[in-house]
Amino acid sequence: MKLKVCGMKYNPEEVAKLQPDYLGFIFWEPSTRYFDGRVPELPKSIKKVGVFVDASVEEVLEKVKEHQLDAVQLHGKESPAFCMELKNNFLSFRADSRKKKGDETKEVSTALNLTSLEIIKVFSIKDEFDFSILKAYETVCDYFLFDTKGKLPGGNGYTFDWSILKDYPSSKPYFLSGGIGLDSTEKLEDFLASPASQYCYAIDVNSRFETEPGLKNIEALKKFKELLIEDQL
Ligand SMILES: O=C(O)c1ccccc1N[C@@H]1O[C@H](COP(=O)(O)O)[C@@H](O)[C@H]1O
Repeated sequence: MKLKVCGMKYNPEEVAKLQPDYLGFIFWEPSTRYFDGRVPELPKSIKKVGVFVDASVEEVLEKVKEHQLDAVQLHGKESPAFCMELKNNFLSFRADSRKKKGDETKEVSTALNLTSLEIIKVFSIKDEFDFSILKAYETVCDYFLFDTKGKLPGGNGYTFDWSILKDYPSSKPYFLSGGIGLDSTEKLEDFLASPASQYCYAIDVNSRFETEPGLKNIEALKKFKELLIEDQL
């Protein structure tokens, strides 16, 4: 099971030492975890994810280029057409960068490292969820992410009833998110042993592992990761 730690702001380097698979940076200004610094150099094994809420394709690609992001998490009402436009624009932007190889400008040489961009589309769940809306996104994104619907677009800190995923009609791998904390491990164990989790690809954690917004609790994360591995969650 993969692990994504989201909402990096104050201590991403320390979190990176725990070797999660994904580290998320929130590029939605109203968030208390809004990241306005420079994403640090990270080990290649850790994918850098930018989290966006209804940003434009241009804004997203600007951040992808600036921070060499490996993935984008679309946490708003982005349509399938938006996801497709983003993917196509990324591909042509990368092709342009390659054509310009040899050009010594910093901007171009930075862009040359970009190989692919994973698109993670978020869906927020309360008590019910109409799984038929996923169909239109099947071909235009790489992963789905299921979060809990709340006052904010994300980072609400509440879990939803994961058993709803027994009706998951797709085979696209998904991230399980929303309010997961150290106290969720028993529930997680049960969920991951159930058929509903067949396509669960990663566990995504955020606010329940913080001492303040954006400051991750390293000891708690370490414990959680150990439990994930030990229990082969
Ligand atoms: O955390 C935020 O502030 C945030 C703001 C806007 C969009 C997404 C945000 N966080 C994402 O929310 C989920 C669940 O977080 P939590 O475990 O409930 O705190 C996670 O994927 C974060 O990326």
